[in-house]
Amino acid sequence: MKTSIATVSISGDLPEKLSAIAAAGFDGVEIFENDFLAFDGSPADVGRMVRDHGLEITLFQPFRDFEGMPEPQRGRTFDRAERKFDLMAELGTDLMLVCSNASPLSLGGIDRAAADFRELGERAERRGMRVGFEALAWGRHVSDHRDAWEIVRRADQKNIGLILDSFHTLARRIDPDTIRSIPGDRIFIVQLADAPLIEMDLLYWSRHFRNMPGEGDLPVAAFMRAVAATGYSGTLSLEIFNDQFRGGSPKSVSVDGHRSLVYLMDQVRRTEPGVAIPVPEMPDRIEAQGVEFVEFTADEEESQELASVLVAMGFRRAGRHKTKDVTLFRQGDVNLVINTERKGFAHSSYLVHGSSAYALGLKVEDARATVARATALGAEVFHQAPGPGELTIPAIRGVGGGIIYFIDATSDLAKVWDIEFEPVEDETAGADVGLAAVDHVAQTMAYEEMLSWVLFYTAIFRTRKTPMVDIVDPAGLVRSQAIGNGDGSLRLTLNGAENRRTLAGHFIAESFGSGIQHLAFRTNDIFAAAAALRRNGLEPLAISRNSYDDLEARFGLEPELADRLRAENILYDRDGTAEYFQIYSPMFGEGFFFEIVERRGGYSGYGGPNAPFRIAAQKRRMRPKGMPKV
Ligand SMILES: O=C(O)c1ccc(O)c(O)c1
Ligand SMILES: [Mg+2]
Repeated sequence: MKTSIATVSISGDLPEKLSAIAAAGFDGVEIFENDFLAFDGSPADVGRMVRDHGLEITLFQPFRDFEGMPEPQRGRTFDRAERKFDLMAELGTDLMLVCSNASPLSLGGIDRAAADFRELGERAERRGMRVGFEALAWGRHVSDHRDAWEIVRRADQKNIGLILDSFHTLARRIDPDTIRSIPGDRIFIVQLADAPLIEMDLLYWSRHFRNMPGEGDLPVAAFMRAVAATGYSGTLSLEIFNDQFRGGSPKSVSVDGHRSLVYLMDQVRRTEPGVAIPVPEMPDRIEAQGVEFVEFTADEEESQELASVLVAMGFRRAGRHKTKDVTLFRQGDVNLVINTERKGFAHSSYLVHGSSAYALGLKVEDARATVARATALGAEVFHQAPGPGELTIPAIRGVGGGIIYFIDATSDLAKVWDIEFEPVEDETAGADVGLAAVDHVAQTMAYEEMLSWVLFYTAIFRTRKTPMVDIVDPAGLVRSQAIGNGDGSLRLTLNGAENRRTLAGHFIAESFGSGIQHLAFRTNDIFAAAAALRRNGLEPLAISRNSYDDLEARFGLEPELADRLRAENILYDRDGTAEYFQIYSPMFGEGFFFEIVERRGGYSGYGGPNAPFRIAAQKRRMRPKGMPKV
């Protein structure tokens, strides 16, 4: 399998694009004609530059409005094609894409189109060129790969083949299994793209909203399985028209693209037995079984503040690290660690981001296998030399440069708390609040980063993503998407801020990058939790009285329940008969906070409709400079 990406998929000028594409590990590039036209150099220069990057030109495209033209336009299309063959010879590529005719002048008729391709094939053969025909989803007469294939078949020229593009097939909801009957050696190249499901004009959707396989909602894996079943073994080329990618970082978009292809081929290898897929062996997607711990880095003063909030939330000091300034707080199955070391990665994180939840420990079946899969998918392994008596906990880098550690039950890792920590008796502990486990971890990032992290998590872990929802902050929109496993033991929410005036945007700006902005704990009795918080002296975030009137009206709440919610500042959501209760802590530092939730009847959301009430309440408490101390 050779990998390739079209130059249109990323930002920058041609040299920048080529460097990023080569660095991400691709074998080749599709030269999109506009990128070539905008470049001030000869075709031979471009060809040389591509090869100097260790890349090959997999395709030159697009050649438009070719088949089915009446005269005199028909004659001119052949002259045009000959000119492009000259250019391709200089570039050093032999494959050109003809996309189906969108011109109102074109006449249609499958034999007419086949005759045009027969003549083009004869010309291409004389020039040592090959031509592939792609059905654009909005082609005037040809908009389905089955028709494009029939035209190619009838043209009966060995230099004329088919080009498949997952977007055009899947956007029209054409069953990808119809590809299985096409001979693989008649497919000249396969272009891949995904897209979010949005109802809109096909052309506009294609030119602005495509994204990497796995980042959208189209069944690209089923498409690719069908392609693999034909015996096709040529290049897989990403062709992603996306407004955000055009303005984004060429490096990270290229890295995501390469990851998406490796992940896609890994899925195909597992689901299409008998088809040889040359993709590196790696463990299957990892079943994450929940959050084992969250680690904070903080200075002395802020660690005291954080500890007092934790104590008021019912945590007790359970352990002190044997050799480091690290304290373990525990309640139910929740382990929180505060690290105030003056060296090592925790301290570097502190220096860059300030006090923050910089590391996440996930429970998995096999920690080493998890790192192996993540590495095969291009994640960065994290390693810090262990101190005396410390375990080496397998880890990778995650959102905002933070760490994701992996703890499994089959090795010593499960005993990390006993091995690395001395137990302590905590006299200052308040009443237990009944927090049983981490419910979800919310990571805040710039909106442009969201697709990358969705792909990262879903490619490594056996998780699914929910549709993206909009959260309205008075200062702008925050997009939110959740990632979770089958039994709800792992739930991550990704929040993408579009500007810095939103609460999420403020958090990113003030903590110098993306990261964990809030942690939610699960309780089985929200009212008991509220009462215990009160006894411990923790005042929850005060929610506006108007919100309760709205909740009451929206759900037709019993006045008694509404009064209890109001009295305890508990927010409420309902989905069918499933219910959700939420209490928020005050904010800490530059916008970090805790949440306590109760899920009843299998509620699987995150109280999205309540987010504006929460944000408004938090913004009221924000001091003009910085945040209130708790
Ligand atoms: O949007 C287009 O015109 C266009 C051009 C060439 C392609 O390969 C394609 O998939 C779309
Ligand atoms: Mg295409």
